[in-house]
Amino acid sequence: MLTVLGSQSPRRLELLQQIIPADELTVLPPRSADEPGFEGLTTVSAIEAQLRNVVQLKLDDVVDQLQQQGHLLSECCVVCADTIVVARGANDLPVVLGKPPMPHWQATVRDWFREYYSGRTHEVWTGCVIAVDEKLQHTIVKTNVTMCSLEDELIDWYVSTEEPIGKAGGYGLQGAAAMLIDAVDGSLTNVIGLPLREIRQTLKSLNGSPN
Ligand SMILES: Cc1cn([C@H]2C[C@H](O)[C@@H](COP(=O)(O)OP(=O)(O)OP(=O)(O)O)O2)c(=O)[nH]c1=O
Repeated sequence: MLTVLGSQSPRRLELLQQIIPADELTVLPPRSADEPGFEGLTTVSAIEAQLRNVVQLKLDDVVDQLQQQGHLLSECCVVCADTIVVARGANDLPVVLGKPPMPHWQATVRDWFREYYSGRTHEVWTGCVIAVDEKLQHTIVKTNVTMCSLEDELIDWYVSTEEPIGKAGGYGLQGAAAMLIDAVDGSLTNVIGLPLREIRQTLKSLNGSPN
């Protein structure tokens, strides 16, 4: 069965290649970059529902493209995902941090590091959907990430690497940000964009492979 990764993220492709052979894997990103936002959502359940919604919209877009290209959905397994950082703000309410806003991303990322990351623990959530034929399974995997205390000078240096651009929460655990992290509790691949162990389990349970 052909697995279709519905994502433009190079990190997700690298991760999925760990469990799916190259000749059984193809990439078809969603056409629309417009996603519903998380502004004003202050409860865990509302954020979970919106994340599921975002992932479902990506899936609908990719399935529509496959149908337009004349593919039989019964011969494809489609994987879509979305990653967000959920930090704790004032009154301990959850705050969603997505990709830093362009073009003036530097000030936002500096604020996030000072306010939400330095010496604190936040969560990284990846919502995933896997569709095999008529069957569909949504999951949200959560990982706790604790950063060490960060001086302004270290934050400025990290911003100067430009690594935050295009990454949820404005950092890349797989890159230079690794040196800012004290502890990761949960799935590492989930933070980078795809929880591989859970993806493999779901593929197996839906008979979409692998193995
Ligand atoms: C927290 C964190 C995020 N990220 C990345 C993973 C995702 O590519 C990105 C989150 O953005 P997403 O909006 O989830 O995904 P995307 O726009 O890159 O791709 P698509 O919508 O087409 O699937 O942040 C890291 O690479 N490392 C990290 O440590």
